[in-house]
Amino acid sequence: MSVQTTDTVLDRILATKRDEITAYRTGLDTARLADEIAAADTPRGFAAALAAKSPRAVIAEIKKASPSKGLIREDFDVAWLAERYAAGGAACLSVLTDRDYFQGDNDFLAQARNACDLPVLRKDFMIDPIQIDQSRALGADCILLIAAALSTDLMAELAGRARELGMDVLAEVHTRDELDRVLALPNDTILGINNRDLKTFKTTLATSFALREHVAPTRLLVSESGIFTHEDMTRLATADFGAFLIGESFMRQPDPAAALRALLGTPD
Ligand SMILES: O=C(O)c1ccccc1NCC(=O)[C@H](O)[C@H](O)COP(=O)(O)O
Repeated sequence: MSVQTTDTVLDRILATKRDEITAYRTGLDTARLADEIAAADTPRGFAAALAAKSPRAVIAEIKKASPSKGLIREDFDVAWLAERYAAGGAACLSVLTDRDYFQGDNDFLAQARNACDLPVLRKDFMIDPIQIDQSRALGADCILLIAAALSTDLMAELAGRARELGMDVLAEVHTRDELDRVLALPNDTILGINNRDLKTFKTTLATSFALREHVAPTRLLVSESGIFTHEDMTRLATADFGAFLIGESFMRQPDPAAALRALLGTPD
């Protein structure tokens, strides 16, 4: 009897990422990478920037396309988007660098960071310590760890390397089990609850509300994905979420600064 397995999109993304890492390691000049890390701009404090703008801290995402929505924004000038997000009052930026599934690019990170003073999250699928070094060399201030993609030990190793390099860590969970594993990481880990189920792509803010109950009220929490309106943000803020990671909602508006102000409820 044959055993049937159904690959999820996350499985496919991770398989592609493993191939990418193999290719990257094959051509890698480790001395050059070390030089690039040494020459990279000092990390901007991502967690500190969130804390400073909490309880309405927005991580504004630069996201051209996604596996669930296809092309989101055709007119895509990374530096202009970063500048508009900064003008609109974002606390931090998130930049998708994955090429195959999000039409991102590693170069987008420096383009965004050089256009403003905000700290920047490298939004990608981290599964190997070499990606953490690469992220710092690219100028990242924070890296993302997706609990659904990582064992607890590997998560701790990647988080440890990021902290050694001076970057902050955003660890993202979608289930109670993932939350318990992330809560075992050091307390300076930024905790994100992703409203998107990475297997089905469905988003519901109910995920944030349900998992929030299992985290100390004093801890800064980020609610991620599927946030579209001022009312969404207000409901989450009432449940003590202090930060919000938002992409599609802003990317679909002509001016991301105006979209961000409308979501924050701040006048022009
Ligand atoms: O956005 C997707 O379709 C997606 C699919 C598979 C893995 C990750 C995915 N998104 C990454 C994100 O976490 C979001 O870009 C981010 O939270 C912003 O979400 P949204 O505001 O809904 O664009």
